[in-house]
Amino acid sequence: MAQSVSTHAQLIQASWARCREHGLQPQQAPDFDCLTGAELDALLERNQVLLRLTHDDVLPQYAHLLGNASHLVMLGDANGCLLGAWGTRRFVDPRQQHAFSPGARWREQGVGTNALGTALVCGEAIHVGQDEHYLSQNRYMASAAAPLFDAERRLVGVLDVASDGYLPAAQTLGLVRMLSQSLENRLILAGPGEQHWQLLFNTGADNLDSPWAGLLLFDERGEVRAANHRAGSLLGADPRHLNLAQLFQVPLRQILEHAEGRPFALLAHGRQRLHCQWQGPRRPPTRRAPNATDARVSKALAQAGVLLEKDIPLLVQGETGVGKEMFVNALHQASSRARQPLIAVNCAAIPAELVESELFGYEKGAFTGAHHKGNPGLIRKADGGVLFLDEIGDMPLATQARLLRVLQARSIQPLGSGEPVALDIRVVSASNRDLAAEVHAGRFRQDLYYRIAGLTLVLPALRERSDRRALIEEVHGRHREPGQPERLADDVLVLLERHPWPGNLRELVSVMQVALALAGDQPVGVEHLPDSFLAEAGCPVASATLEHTPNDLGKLLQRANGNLSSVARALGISRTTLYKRLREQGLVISSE
Ligand SMILES: Nc1ncnc2c1ncn2[C@@H]1O[C@H](COP(=O)(O)OP(=O)(O)OP(=O)(O)O)[C@@H](O)[C@H]1O
Repeated sequence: MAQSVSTHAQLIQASWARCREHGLQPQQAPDFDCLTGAELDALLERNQVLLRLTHDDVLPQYAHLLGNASHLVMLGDANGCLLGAWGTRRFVDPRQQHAFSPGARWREQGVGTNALGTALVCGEAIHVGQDEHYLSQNRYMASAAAPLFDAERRLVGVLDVASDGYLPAAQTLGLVRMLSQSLENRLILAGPGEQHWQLLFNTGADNLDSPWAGLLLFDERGEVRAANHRAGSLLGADPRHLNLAQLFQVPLRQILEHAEGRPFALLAHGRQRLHCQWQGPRRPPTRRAPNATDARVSKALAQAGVLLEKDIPLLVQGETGVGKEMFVNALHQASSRARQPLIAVNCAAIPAELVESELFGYEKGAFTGAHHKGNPGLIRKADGGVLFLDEIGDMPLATQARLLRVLQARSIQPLGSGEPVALDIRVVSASNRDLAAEVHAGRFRQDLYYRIAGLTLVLPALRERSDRRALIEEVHGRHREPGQPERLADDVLVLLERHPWPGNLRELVSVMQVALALAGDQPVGVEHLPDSFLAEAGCPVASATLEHTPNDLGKLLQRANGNLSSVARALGISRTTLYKRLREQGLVISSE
């Protein structure tokens, strides 16, 4: 797939000519014209989707190809501004370390001929070898880059693979083309792809899962709403706005009669045989804000989002299991720091003797037993991102004093070090205790309380939420297996809706998991709800689960990896009772 020699040479020559027009001299240092912090924050926010798809979906898929080599994968926006870089910087010239950090601009005007900037100008993939760089200071590296287009065929960015030049040009170019095609497919699917049917097609049935397969998204009438480049090349023309019936000369119904996800053959324009496979619309992603259809929750999320950006500390309060942690995750995901770390510290779970070193870190050799490399500590790991202090009401008083100093000074001094380290963190805390009352009782420092509670948000209990029904349906949808019925029976919904849910969403999740496991491929019925739930609900169907068949109990046990205690807990019965039932039903348990 390497470019033909003449075309490649022409592209490089044209780029050098542009460099001369820009007034660049080969001996001058490149100017990466880095963005300011605020400009970079805004840029990363605008390009969140591109970054997420690259990092979460595309790179892991090719980890086996990218793994051992000494190179960097770089993602730039449509103006050549670096959004992210992944891999090793070992080959990078020490004078250019800053050029591989987000915010550096790789435009030809400042950097001369370079794969990232030049691919954007040419609008096509290109490899730039070491000596093909216009500025001599860049001649230690070799890179290939490919521009990225979205579903509307608009230029949205550029992907680049840079190394010290030991990789053959054709290989780097092939790799970057594959990564960019894969990213373009993801961009198409992340846009209208959620609601539309997909048709994948290729010349062979065994390469339908390759990024080089043609991809079409079509609506319920068969009209093509989006397509990747490859679809156009395979079909010989841009298929967008055409109808599948026109393209393949068969009615849509006939295409959909083939089993979903299974290859079948079609003739494009009645001539060319293609192997195809269709897929129905995908379910909306579960990574979304905790159901904000309850007015109080959506207001809390909106307010928290605004204040987090303004560096005002937030305290999230609410009964156990109301979803405080999920709320903070959603807040972080929606913030301008989504690409930076969210470091969650469970203040109740760190042993008292370790809390200081775990939180504040230490320099090497700070104390006997200290790890020889030292430890930056959780607070420093949150630098640039969000520090989430969960269960802060359980933090020992001595640690509270030290945390207060860190939050006041916005810097941290690791154990055994004289040097304070500046911090750029947003702080969100959570507790299911009433912290104001804890202050009153002398168990929580008042000064720290004021420092962490710029705004206190109280999440409502599940029984108080107006969107209870939707939440129940969502939890059912999230935990059911693909083959299990999609709808919950009305009598089950009524029971679940009127339950007081003292354990809130956590209790709902656990009840649903048990019910789904017991129901198998049947719709969830009242008889599948755990005894403890039915007893609390004052349900006349007393102890329905007493009649669990060996099959039911067997399935539950299997799901719990044979752990009797967890099955007993889920069913709301003692371990001894469960053991008795298992023996009665002939289920022999050798060990847990
Ligand atoms: N909107 C939601 N939809 C579905 N499940 C949810 C939602 N919010 C929370 N959950 C589930 O409820 C459970 C409890 O959530 P979470 O841990 O966020 O609660 P919490 O308030 O932080 O609890 P605690 O006070 O005990 O720390 C988790 O299993 C989580 O996956």
